[in-house]
Amino acid sequence: MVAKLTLRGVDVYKGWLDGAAQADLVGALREVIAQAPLFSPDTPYGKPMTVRMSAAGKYGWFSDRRGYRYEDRHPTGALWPAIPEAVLAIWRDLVSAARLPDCCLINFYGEGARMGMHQDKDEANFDWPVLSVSLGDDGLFRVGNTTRGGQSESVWLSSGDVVVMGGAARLSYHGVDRIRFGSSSLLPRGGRINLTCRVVD
Ligand SMILES: O=C(O)CCC(=O)C(=O)O
Ligand SMILES: [Fe+2]
Repeated sequence: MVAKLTLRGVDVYKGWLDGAAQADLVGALREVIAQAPLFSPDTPYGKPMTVRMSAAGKYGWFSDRRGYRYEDRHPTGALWPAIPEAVLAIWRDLVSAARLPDCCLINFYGEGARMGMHQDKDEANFDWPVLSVSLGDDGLFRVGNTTRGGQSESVWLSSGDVVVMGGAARLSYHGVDRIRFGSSSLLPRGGRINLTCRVVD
């Protein structure tokens, strides 16, 4: 059953994808990862991120000593695979059928991985929301403010939950403090996948 809650302006659709839809999505993502393997980007400060990443679509998000940016090719030089239809369907239902995302970032959180508080602000136009899908182990998602610091609220995101950050919350700081490794049986070796879809151009 889907239950919608709003956390500091961020919409959270708990249970948006049922078990069969989650399994389908994992199957489609396996094909993407086979063509565009996960890698660990370096932060601009030189430390590798604990989250492993890949992407699908026109652009992939990338980071190294030169900074954060979108790239039109995987580090191997290959074009990014197309965004799976099952991902686009979620975007059409919750964001827009008229404008599809340019990038579907794939984040993989293994045991101990986390993502520090940040804004998604490498896109040209912040009028389009950011949509993200959680699969596998639970992740503790934290939402703050449009400036760094201050109060924040957290919610555990479970497999099948979808988050939409739009309107005033489009530029809110957010992050993932920890995952409950092994809490889901969707991925045979555990871990959490998060898909983040964005309009880039
Ligand atoms: O893993 C998540 O739920 C959030 C990911 C995220 O904020 C990002 O990739 O920018
Ligand atoms: Fe983000």
